[in-house]
Amino acid sequence: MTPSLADALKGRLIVSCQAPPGDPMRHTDTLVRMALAARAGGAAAVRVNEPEVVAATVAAVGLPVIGLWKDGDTGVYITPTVRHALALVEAGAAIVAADATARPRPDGSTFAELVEAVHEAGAQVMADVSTLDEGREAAAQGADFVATTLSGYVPGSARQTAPDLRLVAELAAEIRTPVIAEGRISTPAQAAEALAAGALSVVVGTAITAPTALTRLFVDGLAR
Ligand SMILES: CC(=O)N[C@H](C=O)[C@@H](O)[C@H](O)[C@H](O)COP(=O)(O)O
Repeated sequence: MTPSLADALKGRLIVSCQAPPGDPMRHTDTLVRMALAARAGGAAAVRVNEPEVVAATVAAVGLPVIGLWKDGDTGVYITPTVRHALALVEAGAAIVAADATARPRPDGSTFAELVEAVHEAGAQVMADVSTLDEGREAAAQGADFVATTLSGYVPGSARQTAPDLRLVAELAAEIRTPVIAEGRISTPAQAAEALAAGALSVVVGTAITAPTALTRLFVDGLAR
């Protein structure tokens, strides 16, 4: 029997291979190489931004691809509409990651409609949430995975430096949908703590794939 995606991700690392606008690493072949390096290091899956990069990664890497499409940087910007979600499925994403916070979506659709459309197109949905309530709601609306991605990034939720392992533990205790720990996980020990808190798997981005941000940390450290 083919193992389910959840089985394939269980207890394992997902590497987010993204680069912000204007960053020298924001280059499709470069991002694909990051994903290949993640595979070589033992990652179970990669999380990738924009259909073009998703398609190139699917073609070259041979790992399940979690696709998102960031459009803008305020309000709902991670896969904001059904159109964005379906473009990611078309590009080959096995899982579509989408904002599932309690904020209005720019096309007036609901998160439940996005889930339905993605399921009909044959892929699964990772709900990026910022609170326990949003996680409960996303699970009720049919999300296949609930991730803590947006904790600390939504107006009203305080910016934090540490990963929100409390939210991981609360979600894991409350919902049957698998929980993915994501956001500010910077060390192997934190990744292991996230699993111990009840996460199915752990997403790490900046600490692995962001040389510009990592360089800045060291430069700032020297300037103190
Ligand atoms: C808030 C938001 O837009 N998060 C994005 C979601 O895809 C990415 O910018 C993050 O890098 C990703 O979540 C991984 O987190 P970290 O880089 O902290 O390991």
